[in-house]
Amino acid sequence: MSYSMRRKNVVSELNLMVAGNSGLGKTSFIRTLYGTLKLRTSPGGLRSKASVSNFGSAATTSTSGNGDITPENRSTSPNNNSQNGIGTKANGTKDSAGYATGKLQRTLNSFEALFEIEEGHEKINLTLVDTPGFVGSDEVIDAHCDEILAYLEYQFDLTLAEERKVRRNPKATDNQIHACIYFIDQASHRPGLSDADIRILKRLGTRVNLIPVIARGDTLTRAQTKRLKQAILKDAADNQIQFFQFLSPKLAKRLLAQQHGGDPDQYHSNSRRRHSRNGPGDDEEAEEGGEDEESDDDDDDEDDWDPEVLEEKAQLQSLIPFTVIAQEEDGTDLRDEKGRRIQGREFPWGVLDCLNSQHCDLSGLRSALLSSHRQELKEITYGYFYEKYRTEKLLARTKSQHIAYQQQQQLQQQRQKNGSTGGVTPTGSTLKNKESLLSVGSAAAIAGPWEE
Ligand SMILES: Nc1nc2c(ncn2[C@@H]2O[C@H](COP(=O)(O)OP(=O)(O)OP(=O)(O)O)[C@@H](O)[C@H]2O)c(=O)[nH]1
Repeated sequence: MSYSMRRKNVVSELNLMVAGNSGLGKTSFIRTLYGTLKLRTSPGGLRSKASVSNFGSAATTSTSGNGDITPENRSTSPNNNSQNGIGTKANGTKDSAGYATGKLQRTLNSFEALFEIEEGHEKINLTLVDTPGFVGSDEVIDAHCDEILAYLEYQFDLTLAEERKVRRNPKATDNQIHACIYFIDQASHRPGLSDADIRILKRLGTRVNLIPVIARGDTLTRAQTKRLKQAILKDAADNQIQFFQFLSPKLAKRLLAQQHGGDPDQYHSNSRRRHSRNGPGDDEEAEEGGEDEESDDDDDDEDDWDPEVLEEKAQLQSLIPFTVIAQEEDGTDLRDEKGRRIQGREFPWGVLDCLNSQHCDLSGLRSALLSSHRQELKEITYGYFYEKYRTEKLLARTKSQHIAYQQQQQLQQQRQKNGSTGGVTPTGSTLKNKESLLSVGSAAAIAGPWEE
């Protein structure tokens, strides 16, 4: 059960991040999404988060001696003392609503826009993290990617700190980023992922669910879009980049084929394969074991799902990477031919509706993120990405303590050799840690000796 689910919090949290090259429409996407939200609070009454509201005082935030975050000193930003760090106010914007409606500017500092919304009768605290676009030399881009990774890991550290508390805060917020919507440039010289995209996606994909989108869908024809989508998926597969999967791609293909006249029972009998909700890569493992491999202890088998849910998942899977179109900059109220208000873009030849699924995939993506796959994104974030991070961190610490222990031993032997009486005795905890290194292998074994 996820951390967020264990907490008695009726309001669900969803934290999404946008990333990608500069000028592709990330901020415009946030603004378009904002226009579709049903806000629970007036813009003035929007909730705040540590990194935004306490930024001025956050420079004093301290960590414990071992570099961990102490629960009392939480901010959602790892770069508290940097005016350019993630979590700072961008472009002097005062608040989230202002960010989503004010003058569109280049994003120079990352910004967390916070909204209390209602979606399908559910209350959600939504955080949309806008990041500056990748631009510059490989070194600059890699450094920028480092910053984003540090931000993602910092959110995991916040959970780690909370979980170590004897008495946990039932109102602690879930700060983990549940998905990174990654913008791919459709105007690059060669269709598909650029070398920089590949480097960035490989790295970000170790810490967060990746949802790829093709920006500025209005500038592509149908045939161009199709070619581009195929090229992106091929580049991703060739480079072992795992995007979030709504359904195992093979099953999605089968389902869609079946919708077009195949055997209606086919996917039920063939779908006893593990779904990728256990984390990226698991689907591959399942495939290695045979396409129809069964997993008895997996509650989430695809064939347990309602056929309608399967169909929706197959549809979403077939849309990856999603094409998005953002509304026009000034947010002018546009109307379609029937006089209905729409969020769109106006051209000499007509009006384009961002939420019309004939025009782009934004509405499908929106409902997947905010509604149908919200919980799944959160579960994978906690159950896979956070667990992986926690294990890595504990292993690293165990290793460094083991090295320290060995050094102590050597020192002691050296002193004994030299006839010194002041030998160094390994502390109880060091011994304990050495034992734990030997028993590493399961999360429980790793966690044991370190729990405070
Ligand atoms: N035609 C078209 N233009 C778009 C679309 N989305 C955004 N734009 C335009 O692209 C320009 C850049 O948009 P931004 O939203 O600022 O892009 P960004 O990715 O946030 O850029 P950085 O802040 O530099 O990272 C603006 O002029 C937008 O109006 C789109 O879907 N179609």
